[in-house]
Amino acid sequence: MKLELLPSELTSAKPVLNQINQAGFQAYFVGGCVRDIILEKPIHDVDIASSAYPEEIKQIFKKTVDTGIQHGTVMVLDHGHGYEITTFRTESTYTDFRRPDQVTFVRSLSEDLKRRDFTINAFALQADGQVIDYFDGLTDLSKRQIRAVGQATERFTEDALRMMRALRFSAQLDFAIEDETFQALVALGPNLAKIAVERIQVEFEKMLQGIAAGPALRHLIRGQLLPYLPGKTGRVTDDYLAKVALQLEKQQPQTEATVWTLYLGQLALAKDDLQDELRQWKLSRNVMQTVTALSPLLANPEAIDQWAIYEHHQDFETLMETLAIMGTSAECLERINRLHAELPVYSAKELALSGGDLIQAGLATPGPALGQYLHALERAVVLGEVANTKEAITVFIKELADGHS
Ligand SMILES: Nc1ccn([C@@H]2O[C@H](COP(=O)(O)OP(=O)(O)OP(=O)(O)O)[C@@H](O)[C@H]2O)c(=O)n1
Repeated sequence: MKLELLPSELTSAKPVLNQINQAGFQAYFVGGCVRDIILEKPIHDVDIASSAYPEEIKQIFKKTVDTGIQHGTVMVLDHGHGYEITTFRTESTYTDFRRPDQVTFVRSLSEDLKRRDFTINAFALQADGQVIDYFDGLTDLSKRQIRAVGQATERFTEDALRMMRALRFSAQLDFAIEDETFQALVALGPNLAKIAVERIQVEFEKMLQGIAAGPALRHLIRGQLLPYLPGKTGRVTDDYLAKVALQLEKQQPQTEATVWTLYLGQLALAKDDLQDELRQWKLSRNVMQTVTALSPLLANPEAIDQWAIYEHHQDFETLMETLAIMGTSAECLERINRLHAELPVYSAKELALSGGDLIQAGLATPGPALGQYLHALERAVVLGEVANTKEAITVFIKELADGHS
C-alpha cells in the first residue's frame, strides 16, 4: 500500500527522514500514527524509528536533545519542531510507568516491528508514503480485528498492560479481538495485577471513552479480568459492569470526570468506601472530588433540587452528562437544566449583601453566628424564598437575628 497524501505533521518531518537516509541509515514513521493515518483518523504523536544509533543521530543533526537516550530516543530539532527518533530495538520488558527496562539496539526494521504489540501497531511508513506491513496488519484492519504480532502469549508476557491495550483499541476502533489473542488474554489476565495502577487507569479510561466501550467491557467480563483491576474485590461486580456496558452503548463520556462518575459514582457506596475505591484507582484529586460530590445525586435524579444543583454548580456538566448516559428521562434532565438556568445566584459572591455589608449595616457581628446567617441566607436565596435584593436580605437577616435573640 502506498499513501499518496500524508498529513502535514508527517510532511514536515520528511526532511528529517531524508537526512537520515542520506547519511546511509533507514528511518520510518512507526506506531500508532501510521495506524491512524491509514484509518484516516487524527494523529496524536509522530514516532520515528531508525537504524541509526543515538550517537549516530546526534552526528547527523546539529541540534538534538537527549530525551530518552538510554531507551534509544533522541529529539531532533528542525525548523522549530522537535522530532523524537528512536533506534530500532528488540524485545524489552516493562515494569515501570511507560519506558521499557532493557533495550537492545538493532539495525533491522523487522526486528523492531516484531516486538510490537498488535499487527495494526506494527506498520512502518516510508517518507515516500510506502507502507511496510510485515505482519498482515492491513488485513486485520480490513477484518476490523486486534491481533497480537506473533504469539499473543509472548507479547502479553512481555507486558501485561497490552491486555488492557487490546481492550482499549477494540473500544476505540470498534474492532473485535482475534480468537488466539483473546485466549491469551484470558490465560494471562492475572498478570494485570502486577501492572502499575496508573498505567491501567489510563487504558481503562480511554477504553470507557471509546465508541465501542460497551462491547469492550463485555470482553473484560468474558475474559474474567475484573478481579485483576484496581479497586476492592466485590464492590464492582460483573453485573454492575454489564449495566455500565449497556449505558455506554448509547453514549460515550466526553471527559475523564464523567468516566469515573459513571463507573464508580453509581456504586452507591458509603463516602469512606467510595474514597477508598477512588484512591485504589489513584485518581486525581479533582476527579475524586467530583465523583464524591455527585455520587449521592445519582441514586435519585428526581430528587435533585436547586440547592443540590447550586452546590454542585462546578460539576454541573459532568452531572448532566452522567445522568444522560445513565438513561435518565428527558423530562427529568429538562427539569434539572431549567432549575440550573433559573438559579438566582451561582455563588455566594453574587448575593446582594455580603458578610461585610451585614456587619457594616449593624445587622450582624463577626463570629460563628455570621457564618450561620450567611449559610441560611444563601440557601433561602437559592431556593427562591428570599429575593436577592438588599431590602429583602435585610428583612430576612433581621428576622433571623430576632429569632436568635
Ligand atoms: N505496551 C506497548 C506499548 C506500545 N507499543 C508499541 O509502541 C507504539 C507506540 O505506543 P503508544 O504511543 O503507547 O500507543 P499508540 O499505539 O501510539 O496509540 P495512542 O497514541 O492512541 O495511545 C505502539 O503503536 C506499539 O507499536 C507496544 O508494542 N507495547
